[in-house]
Amino acid sequence: MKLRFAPSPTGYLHVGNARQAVANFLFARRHGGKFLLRIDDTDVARSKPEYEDAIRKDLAWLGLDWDEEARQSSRMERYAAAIDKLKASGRLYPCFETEYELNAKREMRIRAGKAPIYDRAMLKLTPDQRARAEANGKTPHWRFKLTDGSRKWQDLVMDDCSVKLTAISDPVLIRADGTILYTLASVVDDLEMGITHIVRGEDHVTNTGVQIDIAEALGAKPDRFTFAHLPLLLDSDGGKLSKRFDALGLKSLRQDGIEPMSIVSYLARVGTSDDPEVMTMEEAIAAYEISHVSKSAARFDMRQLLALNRKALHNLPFSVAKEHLPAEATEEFWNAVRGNVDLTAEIPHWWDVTQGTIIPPSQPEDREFLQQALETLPAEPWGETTWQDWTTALKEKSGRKGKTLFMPLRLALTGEDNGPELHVLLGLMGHARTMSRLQDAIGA
Ligand SMILES: Nc1ncnc2c1ncn2[C@@H]1O[C@H](COP(=O)(O)OP(=O)(O)OP(=O)(O)O)[C@@H](O)[C@H]1O
Repeated sequence: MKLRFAPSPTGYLHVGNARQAVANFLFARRHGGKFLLRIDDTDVARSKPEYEDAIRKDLAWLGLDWDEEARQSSRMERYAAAIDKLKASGRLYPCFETEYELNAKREMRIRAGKAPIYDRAMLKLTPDQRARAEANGKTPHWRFKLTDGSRKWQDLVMDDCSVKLTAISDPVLIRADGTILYTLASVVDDLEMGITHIVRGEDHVTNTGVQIDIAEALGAKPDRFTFAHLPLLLDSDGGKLSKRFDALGLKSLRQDGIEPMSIVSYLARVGTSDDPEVMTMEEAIAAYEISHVSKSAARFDMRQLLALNRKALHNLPFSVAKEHLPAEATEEFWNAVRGNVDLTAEIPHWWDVTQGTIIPPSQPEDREFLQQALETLPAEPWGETTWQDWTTALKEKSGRKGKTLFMPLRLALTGEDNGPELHVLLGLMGHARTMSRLQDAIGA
């Protein structure tokens, strides 16, 4: 078994693309198969090395390691051999229409109430006419002659699929400038690289009908590939994601402080019948069932991802969390805050709370209470019972209890109305900082 993730390096990966990468990777690993990364860079004008590097970086960050890597731009001689074969069997035919002529034909068909598909006029070209066109300096583009029928397959997600080839224009496989199209390159690669399962977005369903037809014309058996088309992932408003707008890009999620396993766990489960939960990679592989993927489009839900990320951070051991922490941070600090951050980007705030400075909110109505807090603050040395001793004394002095006792303290000491346990924070803050926080709050 061998699967591939085949992005075009025309932008940064977004969560939609990543969903496919995750599905291919987990499915391959679950069944002991190989996972190939193929850079589909036939679109020379839009492909850029910086995007290619970013794709590798994003996949490596997610932990989706690949066994092999290939790039379409370095396989031109393989495509040339396939082109020769298709020309020899008469399945690839030259077309001399200009873009302008094709548009005019399309409009005429629409006006006549016909489907705007290519009329195959160039199939009727005589050798003489062809020679004349070439003598006039015209270079053809080449179309693949589709078979007259439907292509059917049993999809692992969409179940019974059928593409009516008679309702589609014969696809152009070679442009007039000689560049070849992804439609051909992808089939040649999938065949020659021994791909067994093609898992990709629903946007490729029609393509699949065409590609099965091309694969057969190149000598493949009809059931050579098993397909799975996963519905597209939409943004929270139901809009399309695009590589070009950096919408929900992996790069920005990484910069925001989302843990890679939160994303993998989320993408393994979004749009499936299984509930999202934080998993290790081993757990995600063992639990992956492609048949649980739903047929309808899924929406990306940031709140769900953040909830998973919160759990992932909560479980992150200090040794791994270290890379997100200030150099001087201790395990005690991490243990105190890890249950209270959705994003690693929030960690510096808690570092400032325990080791740096904060701006306390003004609490004029609690000034007297905070003064009492300052007066009852136990002197050093501090120990296990300091928090208990302090709040018991403060309770007696102020007559307050519960929220009215704890909330003004929390606000004065941390600047936030929720967060890690105060008794833990107190130990990390120390006597001098606690005292000056209370003084600042009283003066604020
Ligand atoms: N919103 C999406 N949800 C799920 N899968 C997607 C989404 N958009 C693209 N894909 C899938 O991502 C994989 C990589 O495709 P590709 O690199 O062509 O991405 P793309 O975003 O469609 O690119 P482009 O914007 O350049 O057309 C394909 O399997 C494609 O079907």
